[in-house]
Amino acid sequence: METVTGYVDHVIYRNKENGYAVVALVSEGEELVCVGTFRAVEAGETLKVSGSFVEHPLYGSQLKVESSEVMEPDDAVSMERYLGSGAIKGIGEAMAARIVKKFGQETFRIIEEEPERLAEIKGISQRKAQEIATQMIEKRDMRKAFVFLQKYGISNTLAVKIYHQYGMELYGIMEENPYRLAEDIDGVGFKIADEIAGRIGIHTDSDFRIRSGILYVLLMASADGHIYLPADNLLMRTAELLGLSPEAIEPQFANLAMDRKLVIKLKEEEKRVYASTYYYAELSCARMLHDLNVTVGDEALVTEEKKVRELLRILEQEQRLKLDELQQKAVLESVKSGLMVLSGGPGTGKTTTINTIIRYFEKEGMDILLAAPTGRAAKRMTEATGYEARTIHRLLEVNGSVEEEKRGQFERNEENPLEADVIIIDEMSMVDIFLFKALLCAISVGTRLIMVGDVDQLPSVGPGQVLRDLINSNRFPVVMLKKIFRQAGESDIVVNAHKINHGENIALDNKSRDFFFLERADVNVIYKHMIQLIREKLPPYVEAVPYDIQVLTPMRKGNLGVEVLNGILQRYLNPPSLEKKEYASGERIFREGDKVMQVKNNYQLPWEIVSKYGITIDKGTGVFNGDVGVIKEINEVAGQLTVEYDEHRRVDYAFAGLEEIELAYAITIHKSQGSEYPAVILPLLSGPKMLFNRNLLYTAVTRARKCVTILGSSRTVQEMIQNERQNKRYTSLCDRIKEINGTEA
Ligand SMILES: Nc1ncnc2c1ncn2[C@@H]1O[C@H](COP(=O)(O)OP(=O)(O)OP(=O)(O)O)[C@@H](O)[C@H]1O
Repeated sequence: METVTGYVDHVIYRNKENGYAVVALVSEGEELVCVGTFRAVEAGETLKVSGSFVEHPLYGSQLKVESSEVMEPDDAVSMERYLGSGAIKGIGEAMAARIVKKFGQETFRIIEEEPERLAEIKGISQRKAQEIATQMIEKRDMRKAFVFLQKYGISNTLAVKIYHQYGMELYGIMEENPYRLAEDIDGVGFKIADEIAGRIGIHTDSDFRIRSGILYVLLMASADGHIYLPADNLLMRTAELLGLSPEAIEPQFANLAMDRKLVIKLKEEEKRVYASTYYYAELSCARMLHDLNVTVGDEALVTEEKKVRELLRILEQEQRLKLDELQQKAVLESVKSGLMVLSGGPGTGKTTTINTIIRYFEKEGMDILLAAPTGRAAKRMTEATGYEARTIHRLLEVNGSVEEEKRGQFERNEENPLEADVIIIDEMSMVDIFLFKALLCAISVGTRLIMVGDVDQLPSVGPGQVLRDLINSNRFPVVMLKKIFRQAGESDIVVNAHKINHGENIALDNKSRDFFFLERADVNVIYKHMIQLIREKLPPYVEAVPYDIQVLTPMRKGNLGVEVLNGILQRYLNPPSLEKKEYASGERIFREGDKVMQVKNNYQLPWEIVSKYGITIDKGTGVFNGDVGVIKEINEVAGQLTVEYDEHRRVDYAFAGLEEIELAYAITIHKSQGSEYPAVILPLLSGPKMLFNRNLLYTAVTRARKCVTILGSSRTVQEMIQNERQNKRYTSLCDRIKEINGTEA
């Protein structure tokens, strides 16, 4: 083991994430390359390193560092070098020389203790002297903090965040209540904080640990869609997490409520516990809904209704169709009310009604905005209405510079509301409570909000069940379309979807022209049929290409889960060949020609449309969760692959950013929400009851426009239809609405 002390001439390479760096160290006039993990090392610093010398085949002798320590420069030369290295803003080499010439060995002490004396040097004002002192002290403090945090195995990246968040208070916080990290610092959850606390030696029954555990359990519950948890349930889960008795935990409910971290509400016999933000999200939605729910006055209503009916007749003539009673009611309500919910299953005429509503308001010269929760749903809305529809995030002008998960980052809000007379939102079942709140914040009273969706689709991925709660509250105008306009002979998909929804078994006798079933128990046989269907049978039948045929499956894992299916389908539908480049990213292989899906919203990702002559025709930013495209090119040299999405939008992904895409030959039913495909293949053998329910089957079947093929067990299909068990969501928007609106509307 060798120990060398020297100054850092420059940092050759640094990985910010794990602290690995290659550093050029100068010791006794000789340059030495040091390789290893360093704490925030910077040029100009004096470093003491220990390690062993190794021979690198290309770069020669290097010191492989095992431990390193930043030293306070203690002689005039190293002080001058440190000050002049650029580490302290506002001091260059010449200035550093002047300072050290004046104060010699005392330089650092004077800067920290009597900084005003720096102003004795020409070119340094009092203000600048103070700034230099602040920087010096900050750097020293930060170094100390890093050494301290290192003791608890905290990574560099996290150490920087902790230091910036708490400054010098970090010592107290770390030693007393490291659980605060979980609340204050992005990327630290209960688990990490608990690990740190364990190392520090905090007792497992500490109040801080219990409180943090309670909040963590509520956060985990929100990932399953819950807004609150019944107190008993929360107690049980927290006790299990912490390995403590429920009696030890319960007293902390009241303490957290006092700190305004929790809200506790009694509903009949049930005690409900909310994380405050969730409670207030529901409450403010209820308030804003109340304010938006204005109705045209009684007298105006009579003339208004006459006028609407007249205009409706003209519109019906223009569109050559007659709206049924409920559809007409929907148009009337949308004119009369500030708020309206339009719901109904597939083929019940929702789109036709929206189109009439749009034409109505258009004739009145009103400004209309359309939006949906996902890119694909917005695209479908655009196609169905002939009007531009955007994602809700785009509508609200999401601030691209901020992480999507962070709330409250929309440019459109109370202060800067959307400028429109009418806003129509489709696929409302996918909107969670936070997105809904953001949307309502951006709508001013007087603007009509029309919310359209099928309440029987799977609920939103995020917490809440907004559409269901809105309808159940019974306080707003709701029109539920019932009649199926697409006829049985025309579409068994629609008929079967409605049967599934009503819990009626469906005929799996293959007498249909668009709903097929193959009874198979062997997964290998199912794979074989799947490939045949995609490659040969379905494309001519539904007039599409194999790329448009979508395999949907309930699960990610297992023989019929997304991961295995994608591997198999890739092998057969896009096999390896010399002409196609490929890239292995972890366990996954991406190949030119592969069908892939973007799996998170990324508003900054640039796209480009290029003509066949290579000229850029259009460009912009933003690729959305659920967007599906094809890998056009893999470029090893540039370290990136190019995906082409709809409308020939090309997007480059650095190999390091590939966690944003997945193969998409098969996708989960959850991911397919809001999308439609010409043909859907549904492998269903068996699976957990929680997942294999009516709702899921209904959502899958309603994704298909022309053809559904189920491969697997008819028993499973019928069991799913009978399995009403939807994962119950603990939500209470409905109660908040009722509290604010009083007696029934
Ligand atoms: N009042 C009506 N009279 C006759 N046909 C109608 C009427 N309303 C809708 N239709 C027809 O019924 C079919 C389904 O209607 P539409 O697409 O509006 O339903 P939807 O609820 O939006 O269905 P999906 O959710 O499946 O898209 C369409 O072909 C449409 O032209």
